[in-house]
Amino acid sequence: TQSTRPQRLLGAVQKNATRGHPRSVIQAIDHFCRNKEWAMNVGDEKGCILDSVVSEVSPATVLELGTYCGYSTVRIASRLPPHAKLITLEFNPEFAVIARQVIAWAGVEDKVQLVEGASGDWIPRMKEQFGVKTFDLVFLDHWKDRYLPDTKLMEECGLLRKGSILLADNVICPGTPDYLEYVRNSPRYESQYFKSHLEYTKVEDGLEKSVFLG
Ligand SMILES: O=C(NCCCCCn1ccnc1)c1cc(-c2ccc(F)cc2)cc(O)c1O
Ligand SMILES: [Mg+2]
Repeated sequence: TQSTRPQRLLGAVQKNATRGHPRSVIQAIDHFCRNKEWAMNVGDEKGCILDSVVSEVSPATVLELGTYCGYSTVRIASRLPPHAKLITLEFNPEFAVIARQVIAWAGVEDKVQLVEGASGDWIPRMKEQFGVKTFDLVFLDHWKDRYLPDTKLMEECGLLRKGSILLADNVICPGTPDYLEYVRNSPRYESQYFKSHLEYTKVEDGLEKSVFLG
């Protein structure tokens, strides 16, 4: 039977990356996606912007919406301070199966909790289920039409505090117009656009970094 792209991406990691070395896992995925098959990881160019935000925030609690194969999960987890926790939500069980193995291969599983299901269902349960008070950093990379409703839901659930950082992928391509309009015009956010390119291409894309002002 035919393998799926996530399965082939995992194969490239297991073949070319060294267990326990997150950087080699990232390099193996980027090489696979540049030379074999494009895949919707945040990629190496936007990934460097993600890295700098993670290092700057040095978050104790991170929420990632949209795990896919775990590429950005590994990038973030490998830069977290000790005892910091990353909760990553994935709706697609097939992606989750692959991501768990990529995360394990990188050796960052102790910092990561992968939760399967819909963000709209899980966000209201974060406090009771995972003992989370607020998130220091949220990386939005799931369905583009869920960025805005899930941001409003996080506000309503008291999961954001003064200074919480939202970092959103794909605000140009595929695009998240309603989310961009909201964070750029709401008095409750201070937003900044980081111009870049769609992973592994020359197409414009970028990350939007928004600070919740409380
Ligand atoms: O759709 C994307 N991501 C969500 C995947 C499903 C999330 C499921 N989920 C997880 C939790 N809750 C729901 C995405 C797409 C593209 C893209 C760009 C150009 C193109 F021609 C084709 C595709 C680039 C990305 O960087 C992306 O992130
Ligand atoms: Mg993305």
